[in-house]
Amino acid sequence: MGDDRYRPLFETKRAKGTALYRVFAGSIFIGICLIWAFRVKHLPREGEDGRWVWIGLLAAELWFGFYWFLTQAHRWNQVYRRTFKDRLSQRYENELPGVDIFVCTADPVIEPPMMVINTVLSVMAYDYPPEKLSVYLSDDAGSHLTFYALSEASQFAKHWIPFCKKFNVEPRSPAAFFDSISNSQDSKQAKELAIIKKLYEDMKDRIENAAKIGRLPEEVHLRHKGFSQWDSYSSRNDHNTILQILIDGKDPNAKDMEGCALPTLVYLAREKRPKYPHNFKAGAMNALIRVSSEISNGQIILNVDCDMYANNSVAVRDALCFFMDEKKGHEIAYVQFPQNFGNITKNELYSSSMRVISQVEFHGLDGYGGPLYVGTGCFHRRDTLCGRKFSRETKNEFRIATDREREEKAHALEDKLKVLANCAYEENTEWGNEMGLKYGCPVEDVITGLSIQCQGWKSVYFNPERKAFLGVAPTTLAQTLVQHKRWSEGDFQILLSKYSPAWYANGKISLGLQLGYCCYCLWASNCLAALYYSIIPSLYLLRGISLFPECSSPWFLPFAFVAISKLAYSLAEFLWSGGTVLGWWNDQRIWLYKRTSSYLLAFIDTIAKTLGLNSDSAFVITTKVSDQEVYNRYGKEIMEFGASSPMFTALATIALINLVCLAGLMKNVAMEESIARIYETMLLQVVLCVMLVLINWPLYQGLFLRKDNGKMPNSIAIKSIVLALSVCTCFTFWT
Ligand SMILES: O=c1ccn([C@@H]2O[C@H](COP(=O)(O)OP(=O)(O)O[C@H]3O[C@H](CO)[C@@H](O)[C@H](O)[C@H]3O)[C@@H](O)[C@H]2O)c(=O)[nH]1
Ligand SMILES: [Mn+2]
Repeated sequence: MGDDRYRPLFETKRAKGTALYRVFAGSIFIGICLIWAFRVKHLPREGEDGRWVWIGLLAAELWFGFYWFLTQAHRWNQVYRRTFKDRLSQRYENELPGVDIFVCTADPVIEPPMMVINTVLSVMAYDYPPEKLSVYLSDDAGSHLTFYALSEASQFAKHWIPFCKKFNVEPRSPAAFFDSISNSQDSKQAKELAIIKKLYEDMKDRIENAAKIGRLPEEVHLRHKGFSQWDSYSSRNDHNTILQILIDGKDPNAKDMEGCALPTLVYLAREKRPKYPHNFKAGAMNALIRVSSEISNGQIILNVDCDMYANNSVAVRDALCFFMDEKKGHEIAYVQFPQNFGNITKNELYSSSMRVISQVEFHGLDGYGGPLYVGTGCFHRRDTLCGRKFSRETKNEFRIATDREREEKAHALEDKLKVLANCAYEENTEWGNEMGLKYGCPVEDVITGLSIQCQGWKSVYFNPERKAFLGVAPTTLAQTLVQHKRWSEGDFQILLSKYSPAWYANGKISLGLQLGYCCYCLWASNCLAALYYSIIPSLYLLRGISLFPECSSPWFLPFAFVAISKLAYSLAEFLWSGGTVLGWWNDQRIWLYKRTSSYLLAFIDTIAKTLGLNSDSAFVITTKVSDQEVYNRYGKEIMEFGASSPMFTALATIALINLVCLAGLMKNVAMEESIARIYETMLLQVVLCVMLVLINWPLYQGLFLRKDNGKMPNSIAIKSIVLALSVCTCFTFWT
């Protein structure tokens, strides 16, 4: 084989049509400059009416233009990747490295144990030598129910894994698989399918029953000594480390029903004490890194959230094609797969598929050195995650994961390793700082990925045809907004932190990637311009004052051109990414809602925190279940407002201001003004206001027309009506 020509394990291709896109972007840029020129040229002189509002518009337009420029980093230079798994098998099948898979869960109520074990089973069944695969579940709730479910899963795995391999099952999450085949049954496997399905249903009944009565069956304590570790447990925030190796892959007796080896399976609930900060998911991951280093020490680590089941059984091999490539593999620190979701409705009411991010933007980042680490569906080199710097000299060596490296029996090991997951272990160490995932940021993933890239490493974005992971997206508006608040707040904190992509990263990563990071880190600061633009021009309609060029003026053209071509392009991009027209319209609405609520609060909180007025931000975990009624509305794509949130007050107030302004304008038209004059002088302003009213249609329904429990709570309705009316009245009469 030595004289073979080098055949890479992966290939990278530039996107087609880049040149065309660049011309198009150039024309928009000219349009933006003309808009700026219009504002500057027509700025009212000092003492003249409307000077301040004009300056505000100029500032907003400068911001929009600047931000648009940043978004070009995601589109300028896109690349696509392809792997050659057959070559990987030919060359390395017997030398594959160990892979440790970390699954994180934190609450048995909003992350039900059945969902968690489906994720665990899906990764245990990867198409990969089981003796080289180890799966670790971190349970931040320290729930004996989750442990019980996992112990059940360890038994079920003995049937499930051989079944998957025999019939080449996809996906390998039992729940998702059984759902997918309900209509099309293959007779050949029908009998075995019935058996395995029965086993699964029985297991599910046992687990759900235990969850319902809040108690485990008596006999489990006899079956597994692990349960005794809960004897000293007082609460989820106050307990010893609980560590249990449920399947020890090195034990010759750990075999599935066909007599094949099983992957190692470990349960870990790190110690929790009220006086120690636990650092949320980052803390959990670091405990896993340490504990796993003594059990399996896989060179590659895959991290998934507990709702993100593996949907593509060859994803591990895909990732290895990047790491093991002889020429380029040595510089790759992590391979990020897109975050996809299994519960997206056709027109994605909450825009939660994030399809433009995964189909467009991350390919753009990949062209400049690699995507962000987004916390799930990501393969890392263990040593990079622990802080190793990149060096050209280090050889890209993969230890063959041989068994029998470790002499000790699992049970002796457990007691010894618990200390690694104790609170005090990290005191006076670099964990959370130079080592492992970083602490103190609500998006531990992004900041960790950035610091890895700043150490000279590249990352890779791989987006295969068959989605590699499918998770659970938020199913209510409130959850969506809260999640985006956490993200935008975390990203904004990164910008202001010592790891800022704007300065720290300077010279360490490419300029394109710096801009790409800034684009996300500035999400929160978008709120100001968006608020201004969605309120002020409409209010000026009430006074009959025009803030945009007249129809007949040549300055009208750049405004119309930029607005129309940006909207048309975003529609095209959305459709091209697999969305629908209505989905795009919904996406525009969420664009506005995020900016005027999540980002606004994130912006305020971050500034307050920087000034020392606010303490650290918590990690609000996204709920993965909802009650039937809410779920039905989600299925029908009816927006859910049935929660009391200050964010809703902000949204409703803005929506109502625009409604009042439009009504006021119509009144004026009816009473005195000629339509022709309004058309001539205020067309752009009217169009903006009408668009805002149209996009807010579901909100008005929630305020005034709906009767179900998902409508806007009365208290919020009253508050926002009073607010909106006072704003409009004050504005009309105050001079
Ligand atoms: O104290 C905690 C809090 C959360 N988690 C786990 O972290 C994961 C992500 O939490 P989720 O509530 O689902 O947040 P998302 O917004 O969906 O998560 C995205 O954003 C997070 C950063 O904000 C990343 O950590 C995630 O990987 C990424 O998927 C889940 O598995 C949780 O169980 C913990 O283990 N411990
Ligand atoms: Mn999630």
